Amino acid sequence: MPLNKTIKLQNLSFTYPGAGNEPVLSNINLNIPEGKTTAIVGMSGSGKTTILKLLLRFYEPQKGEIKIGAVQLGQIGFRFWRGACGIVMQDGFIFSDTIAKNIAIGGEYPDMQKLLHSIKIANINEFIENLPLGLNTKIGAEGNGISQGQRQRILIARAVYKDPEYIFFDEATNALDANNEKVIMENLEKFFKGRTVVVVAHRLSTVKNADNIIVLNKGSIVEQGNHIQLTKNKGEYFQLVKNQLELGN
Ligand SMILES: Nc1ncnc2c1ncn2[C@@H]1O[C@H](COP(=O)(O)OP(=O)(O)OP(=O)(O)O)[C@@H](O)[C@H]1O
Repeated sequence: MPLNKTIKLQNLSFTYPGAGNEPVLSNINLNIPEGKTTAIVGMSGSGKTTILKLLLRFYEPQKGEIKIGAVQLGQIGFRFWRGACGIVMQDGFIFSDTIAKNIAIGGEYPDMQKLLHSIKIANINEFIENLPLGLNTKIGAEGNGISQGQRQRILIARAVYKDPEYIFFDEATNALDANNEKVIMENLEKFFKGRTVVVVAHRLSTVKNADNIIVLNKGSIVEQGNHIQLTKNKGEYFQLVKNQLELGN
């Protein structure tokens, strides 16, 4: 891994493969500084998830570059890169296995201390403790049904357990009630410290503490800054969040 961990997107444009597709991202220039939290906001379809998918190398950009420090992302081994990333995407997968194995992916014997820490940060400890089999409860295709919010919290616990350098969250808490979300965001704030984090979210409470907020509109960056600056600007960010501001979120 390069010493300098800042992610740089330079003149990045992207069109999904297939005839007739319009560019989804046009000429994106963006710095995602090492050790900071960067939030991406914008209307539905503006390209937020696509940026994450490019950072995670689901796709290769047709134009422009993604660099980690001075190194092209494409030159870092795929498995090595993914190994350094904690990911919660909207279609994150739950395996047909125990809760413990769903959180501590890969290892034969989960580290109990780390496991308990992860479920606490993801605020799912109470739910798990109330199950007769606790962490050994089977979930997934052949196991117990879980709600969308429980699923999201298990995916968050998985990312925390991994203890990664990079974190990519795409609407990781959108299925949670406001109280649960507040607790998790407060816990995550500590966990995010010193890591390089990108969060995509519509909820103001999720983005307002980010060091930098990127506003996307139809595949272009139209504004960036922190919550206070952007609220003062009364530009696109303000338009996006003003209903939530009035509600006092
Ligand atoms: N696999 C795909 N093939 C073709 N077009 C796609 C594909 N995935 C997304 N798109 C298009 O790319 C554009 C950006 O999608 P993206 O998911 O990045 O938006 P978003 O800002 O994350 O939206 P949302 O807030 O609704 O999740 C949309 O117009 C979408 O229809």
